[in-house]
Amino acid sequence: MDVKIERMEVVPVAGYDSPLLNLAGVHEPFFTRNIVVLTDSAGYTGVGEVPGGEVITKRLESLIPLVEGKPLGRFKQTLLEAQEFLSANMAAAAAAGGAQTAHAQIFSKVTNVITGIETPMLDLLAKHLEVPVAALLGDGQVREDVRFLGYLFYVADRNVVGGPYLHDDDDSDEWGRIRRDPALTPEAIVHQAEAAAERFGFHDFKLKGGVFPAREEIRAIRALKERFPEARITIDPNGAWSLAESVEVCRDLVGVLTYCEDPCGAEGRFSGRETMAEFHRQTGLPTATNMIDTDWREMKAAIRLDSVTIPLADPHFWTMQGCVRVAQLCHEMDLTWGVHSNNHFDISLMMVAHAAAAAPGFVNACDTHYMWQDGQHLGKTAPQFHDGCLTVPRDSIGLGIDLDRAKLDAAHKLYVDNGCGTRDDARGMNALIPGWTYDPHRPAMVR
Ligand SMILES: O=C([O-])C(=O)C[C@H](O)[C@@H](O)C(=O)[O-]
Ligand SMILES: [Mg+2]
Repeated sequence: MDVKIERMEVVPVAGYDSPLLNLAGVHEPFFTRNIVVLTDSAGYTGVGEVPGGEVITKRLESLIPLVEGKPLGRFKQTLLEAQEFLSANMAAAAAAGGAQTAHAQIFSKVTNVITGIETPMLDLLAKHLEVPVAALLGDGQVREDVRFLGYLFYVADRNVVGGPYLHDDDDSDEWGRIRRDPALTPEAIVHQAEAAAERFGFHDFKLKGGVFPAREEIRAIRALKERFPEARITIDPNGAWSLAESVEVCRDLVGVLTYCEDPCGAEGRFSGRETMAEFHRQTGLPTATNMIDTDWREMKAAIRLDSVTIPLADPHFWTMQGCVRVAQLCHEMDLTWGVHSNNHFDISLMMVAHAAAAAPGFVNACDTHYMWQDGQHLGKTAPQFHDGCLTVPRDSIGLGIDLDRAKLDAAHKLYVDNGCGTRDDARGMNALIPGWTYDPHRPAMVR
């Protein structure tokens, strides 16, 4: 294939968010992402999306000279060279004395910049071969319909938090009307689930915990199960609970919770993988994580200890090809695959859909924050959920995103005009609880 990558653009962008609560605090009015656009010598464009923040922007930019001019067909070689380049720079940064120099700041943080170039290269290749990206992953595409879950959050009152939160922007249905409003009770969480299910067709739900005391959050879980008895339901307090408390509140929840995500973390002499293994044994509940099983070394330890039933292999930190390798391993080793998410645009949504379309065997409904961002897509058309699923047709081509340059420019302008950068959920919390600081062992609203 005589096609070269001619141009690599890195575009930091922002979109609107609601004041969603979590262990780290409250989401700011804007979430940020980095978009990578590659243009090849045949005139095709490929796109990718990774988390936001200046460090990631700079690391992606550092790869431009390495990526531009490379033959598209040698994309695996290009990925290896990028990996080597980043590793060498990280080693140099560490030798230079940690985070003291600008160079060290750019290269000391481990982020999956590789996914940022891998995805648009896969998109380009898939376009040339006239196949979906899923067909290039793992052993190829194994399903067309990819199931997603409704990711429910407690929502703070934007008038108390303050800041330019979007509101009254969508009167088209109940989800549009409520998604910017406070939701602080089990009843409000159930109402969120009902409204999201009505718009997107979700059958499964996840509640972001780590906000109120564990018992209070379990009340919301029980209310959800009562309202949606067939739903697969999980809760994720991001490791905020102690092992003893996790076991106490979850011990009778087999049949209510389908699995539990990161209930507890490292404690005294015991690692998070050890406490999660104890939780799993004592409650009989399957465990999911995006915190203690995030690379192959952690995976080995988690498997030895039987800490994790469901590794949430987010392509943004496992790479597209890597997260499907995780899915293959799960399939062979009696684990089941799932995905973690952060706030994102439609490009990331399609990345997850294609990875899941190539994940063999049973897969858990994929996490997505997209319901909070629905309407802010960067492609020319909005992704359409049917019955809680996105469809990746076997005869589709590429990632399925026809980039809308005007929308990309507007999202970049939003980023620049609002001085956006790295996520900081602690900032708004001080309006809710003066003097608030992050504590990994205390729910955000418990001080
Ligand atoms: O599963 C998770 O841990 C997440 O979804 C992480 C996110 O950062 C979530 O906590 C959030 O958006 O606040
Ligand atoms: Mg999680």
